[in-house]
Amino acid sequence: MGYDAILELIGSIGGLDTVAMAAAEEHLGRLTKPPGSLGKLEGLAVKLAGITGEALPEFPRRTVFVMAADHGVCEEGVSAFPAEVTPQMVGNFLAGGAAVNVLARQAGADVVCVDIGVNAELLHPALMQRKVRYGTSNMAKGAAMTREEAEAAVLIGARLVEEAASHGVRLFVTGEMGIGNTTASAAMMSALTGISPEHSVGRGTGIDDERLRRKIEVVQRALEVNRPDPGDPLDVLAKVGGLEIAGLTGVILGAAKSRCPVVIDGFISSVAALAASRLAPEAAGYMIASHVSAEQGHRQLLRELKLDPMLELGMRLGEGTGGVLALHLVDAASWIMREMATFESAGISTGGDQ
Ligand SMILES: O=C(O)c1ccc[n+]([C@@H]2O[C@H](COP(=O)([O-])O)[C@@H](O)[C@H]2O)c1
Ligand SMILES: Cc1cc2nc[nH]c2cc1C
Repeated sequence: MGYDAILELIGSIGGLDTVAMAAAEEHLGRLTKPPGSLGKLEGLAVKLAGITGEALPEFPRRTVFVMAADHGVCEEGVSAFPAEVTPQMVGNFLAGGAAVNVLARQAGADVVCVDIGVNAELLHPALMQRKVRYGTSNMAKGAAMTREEAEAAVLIGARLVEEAASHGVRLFVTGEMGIGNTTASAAMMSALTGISPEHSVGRGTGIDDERLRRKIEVVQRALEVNRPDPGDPLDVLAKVGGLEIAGLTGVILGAAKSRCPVVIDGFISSVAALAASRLAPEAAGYMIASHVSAEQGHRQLLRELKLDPMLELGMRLGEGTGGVLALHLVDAASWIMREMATFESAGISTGGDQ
């Protein structure tokens, strides 16, 4: 059953490889630079070693999974855009014209678009058809989906990553598309952390003050109506989450199981990361925070995850755009480790206290 498979998935996630991390630290100490002078790139290099078990890993193949789904809560007027934009944007991803396609091409990443719960019949040879249902129900009136549906979505995400990893993809990025999903994400953040909706709810695609007030009320109502159990991430995903959020929780768990780094995009992806880390605390070690988005709540969410974002560009698009941009920095860390000269190889004197 779904839950047994999720327990197995969680149980298969191990800790970081401390031997590889020590080897990476030692290698960094030999490179032609003052100790620590490459700042966060050095921490990233050590983390990549711990994740992969290799002191000098490289990532020739990388994939961004763009999970798309719809949200019944849109009928409450919580987004600046109509729900039909979700399937329309799926068409744009498949045609290669969305921002994530452009930035992924630049970073050498494949974009895999997954219909995990879009409220439309979608047919395209390149679309991964994994629809669990045609969008969620309105969480302001009852559960967004059943626990079984949430479990199914988590397992779909995990299986997609495991399959890709078995074909040589060793670096993953989370991406999503779903009009209304910042409402579901804020509700999940409040449910999992106890942070009030005033602080978890933001403007999403760009709502005005009046809609923002309504959105906060909708999240409060969803939490009152559903009473999700903060100690049970699958209950939170099912009652106030979304199919793409559950799918990304699975992507993250699948990457951790496969000992691959997973670059976390914006607010929605970070909520999926929080659910993943609550299900499997060791999964947190496999996450790389790409950027802090402009969505209210994201910074606090990253703090909760104990993740230090690499970029702050005022972006709030989602799709995986911040994630694929950060691939350039993952590459920077990996190239530094593999290509820089050492003091010994370059014949350069080390510092006085060495
Ligand atoms: O990634 C983010 O931080 C982010 C912040 C705001 C909006 N989004 C994107 O905008 C959509 C959700 O916004 P909304 O207003 O419909 O809830 C969804 O498709 C997300 O990909 C994404
Ligand atoms: C156009 C558009 C593109 C998006 N990409 C992710 N969320 C989105 C929301 C809108 C409205």
